[in-house]
Amino acid sequence: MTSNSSNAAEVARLLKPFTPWIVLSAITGIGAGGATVALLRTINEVLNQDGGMAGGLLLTFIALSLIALLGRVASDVSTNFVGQRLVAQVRKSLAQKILSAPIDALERYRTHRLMPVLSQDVDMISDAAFVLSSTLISVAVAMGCLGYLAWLSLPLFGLLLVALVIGITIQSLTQTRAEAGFWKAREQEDQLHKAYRAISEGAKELRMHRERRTRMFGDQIERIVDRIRVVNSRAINTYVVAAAFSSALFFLLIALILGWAAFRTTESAVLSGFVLVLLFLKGPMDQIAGTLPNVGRAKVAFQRIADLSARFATPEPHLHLASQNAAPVALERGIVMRGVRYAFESADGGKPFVLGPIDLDLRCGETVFVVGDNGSGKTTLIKLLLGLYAPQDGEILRDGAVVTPETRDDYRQLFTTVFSDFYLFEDLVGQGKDGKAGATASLPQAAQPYLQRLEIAHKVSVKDGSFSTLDLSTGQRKRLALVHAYLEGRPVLVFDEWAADQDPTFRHLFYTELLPELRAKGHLLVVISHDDRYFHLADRIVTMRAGQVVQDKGRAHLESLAA
Ligand SMILES: Nc1ncnc2c1ncn2[C@@H]1O[C@H](COP(=O)(O)OP(=O)(O)OP(=O)(O)O)[C@@H](O)[C@H]1O
Repeated sequence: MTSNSSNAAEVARLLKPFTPWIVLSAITGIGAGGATVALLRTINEVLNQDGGMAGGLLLTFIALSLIALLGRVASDVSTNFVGQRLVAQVRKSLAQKILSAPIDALERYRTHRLMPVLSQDVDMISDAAFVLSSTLISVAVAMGCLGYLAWLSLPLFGLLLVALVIGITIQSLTQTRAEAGFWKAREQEDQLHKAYRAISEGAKELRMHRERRTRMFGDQIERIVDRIRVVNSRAINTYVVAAAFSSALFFLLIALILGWAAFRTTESAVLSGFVLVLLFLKGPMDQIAGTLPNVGRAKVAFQRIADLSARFATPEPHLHLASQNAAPVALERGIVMRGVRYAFESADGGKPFVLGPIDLDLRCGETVFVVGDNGSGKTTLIKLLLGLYAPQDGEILRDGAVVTPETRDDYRQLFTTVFSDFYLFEDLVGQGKDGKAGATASLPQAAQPYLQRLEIAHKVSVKDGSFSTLDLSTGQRKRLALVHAYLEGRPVLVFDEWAADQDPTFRHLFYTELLPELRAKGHLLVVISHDDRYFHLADRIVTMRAGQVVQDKGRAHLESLAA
């Protein structure tokens, strides 16, 4: 959790670019507040003189009404301008942080915690931004009213001050208590999101298992939802009681002021002015009190956003988010891993998995199978090879040049990967002639032969730079991912158990035709596989065990084995 002072610093940093608008909003808001107070003063004057309102007083009244109206509109518009831009900036900055956060940091921050921050917390800030302008005007009006009352009578203002101190103390105690409740509720909401993911992604499994389904609803969703309901209700009720008490305090104060007049001679203009302004003041005060729950929630939301920002505060350097002319992606000789080591952070004090040190020399035009038991470190090795994890020791060399944090993103552009838990994007992004990434017009024609070759042309086509459908079987979706790989035409292709979901015929086609064709085109192929029937087709087999390369068999040896 981040501290209040660092939150304030973060808010100040976010607001800095909008200083002129904030100043405009403050000046016009104060103008509107001042004009409203002057209107009240005029009304009080008219009430305490004979002849009603006419001539100059009427003109003054109309002028003040116009100032109050225009000031309010200008202040509202500029505060909304700032509020909405602020929310947009928070949204963009969070997306940028996630896009440029190191992959291992993202893997540690679980999705069920990430999504509520991106949606719910940002929405909460947006809601608060909506009511911000009217609240600020209410504050300006209230301050003006208080100034006018102090000018009318200092002793009566003293009485009002005592009531105000009592009211503010009650409200701030309420605020602290309610905020603690909102924190608890927000923590529960992360758990709720996790449960929602489980019931959507595990829908089939839950349908098949009555006891698990009942437990999922009763022990998880129902329990969490009820806890959130109770905590939120308690927090809101605290506000309701505080608001009712403050409202009663107003009338008590009016009674005290009228009572004061019974003992001390008080001018009737002062007395009516006080009562008139106090009754008017109740509106803005109620409005301010009404936004306090929003403020409390927005504070919690902001702290969650600041916490997420802090976790991803160290982006990968030189990670380009703007489209640019990329250098041609080429690999002349190959990639070398030299003494590469990577250890996961230990969870719950357990022994963490350590990969390496690994020495591996991968050459262009080679087909390398990476094999080994489950959990032996094959995927972790691939993530290091791809530059997704930075080696904690050792180095990776591209054509003899060490891959540094500055060159790592360029290095990654050498690869096309189909992970075992791959994400299939609908749109196709090709390389334009200038090397610039973008949806190119020639993609539908380019994709067609591959779709036919992979026997999915009857299901999918390319329209407007996107696949027409992703409603396919798991094996077909993986074939579609392979179309991406073909179209990208990058020098190194990495497949993490690609063939696992394919039927035997297609699996055979993949190992005996598709891979050799890609190899013949000069691609370096790195294939994680458990299909030992096809191991003889590799140039090399790298065997992993407990995070170490325990064997690196070359093609000559494999051919002698096959013979
Ligand atoms: N994000 C992570 N945090 C902590 N430990 C991890 C993480 N990812 C993987 N591991 C651990 O690293 C070890 C190696 O995992 P890896 O996925 O590399 O194995 P694998 O050889 O690809 O296995 P499989 O054949 O089952 O896909 C496992 O013991 C796993 O628990």
